[in-house]
Amino acid sequence: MRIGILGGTFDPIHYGHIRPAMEVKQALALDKVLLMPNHIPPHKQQPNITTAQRLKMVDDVCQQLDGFELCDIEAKRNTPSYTVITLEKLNNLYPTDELFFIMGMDSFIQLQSWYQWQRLFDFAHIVVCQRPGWQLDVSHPMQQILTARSQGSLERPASYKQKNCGLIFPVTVTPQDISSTQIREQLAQGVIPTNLLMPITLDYIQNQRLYLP
Ligand SMILES: Nc1ncnc2c1ncn2[C@@H]1O[C@H](COP(=O)(O)OP(=O)(O)OP(=O)(O)O)[C@@H](O)[C@H]1O
Ligand SMILES: O=C(O)c1ccc[n+]([C@@H]2O[C@H](COP(=O)([O-])O)[C@@H](O)[C@H]2O)c1
Repeated sequence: MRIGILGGTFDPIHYGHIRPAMEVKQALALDKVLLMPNHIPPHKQQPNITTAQRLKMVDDVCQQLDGFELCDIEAKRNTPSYTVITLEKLNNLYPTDELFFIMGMDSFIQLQSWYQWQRLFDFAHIVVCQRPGWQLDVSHPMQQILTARSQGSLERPASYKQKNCGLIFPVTVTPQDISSTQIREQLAQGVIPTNLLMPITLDYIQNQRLYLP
C-alpha cells in the first residue's frame, strides 16, 4: 500500500490541511492518508487546548472523508513528537508499505532544524505542497536537496534502491491562505471562520467553547 501521513499540531484542523492532503492522495495515487496530531510539538508552544481535543477534531474529520484515518501514535508518546522517531515506528508497523510524509512549504524550508532530519529519508518519502507566503528560493540549501532527491534525479538515493523511500515529491496543490493561528485569532474576536473549517470542526469548537478570549 501507498500510505500518506500528514502530521500537524491541528490547533485546529482546517481546509489548508484537508484539501492539500486530498489533492496529494489523488496526485500520488495513495491508498490512504493518516492524519497524525502531535502531542508535544517540537518547534511550537504547547497549544492551549488538550491533545485529546485536537485528536477528537481530527477524528471527526476522518469519519467524514473516505480514505482518511486518525493516527494516534504521537498522542500516546509522552516525549517531544519528533517525526523521525514516529516514522521509524510506522516503518516497523507497515514494513511492506511505502510511506509518504506530507508537509507544507513552511515546514520543508525549515526541515534542516528538525531532529535527525536526514534520517527521515530512511523511513519515508517526503511530499511538499506549496503554501501561500512560503517560496523556496533557488539558492536555499533545501533546493539542492529537493533536486537531488526528486524522482527525475539521475542518481537515485541509496535508501530508494534499498527500501523504496527517500525521494522528495513536490505536488502542486490549490493554494489556500489559511492557518490555525488566523482561525484562533478570528474566534477570539468573535468572528466565525465558516469557510476555513469543516462544519463538524466548527460545531465541536463552539460546543466546547474553544479559542474564546
Ligand atoms: N494552508 C496550508 N497550505 C499548505 N500546507 C499547510 C497549510 N496549513 C498547514 N499546512 C501544513 O500542515 C502541516 C501542519 O500544520 P499546522 O497544524 O502547524 O497548521 P498551521 O496552520 O501552520 O498552524 P499554526 O498557525 O498554529 O502555526 C504542516 O506541514 C504545514 O506546513
Ligand atoms: O521532528 C522534528 O524535529 C519536528 C520539528 C517540527 C515539526 N515537526 C512535525 O511536523 C509536523 C508539522 O508541525 P507543525 O509544528 O507545523 O504543526 C508535525 O507532525 C510536527 O510534529 C517535527
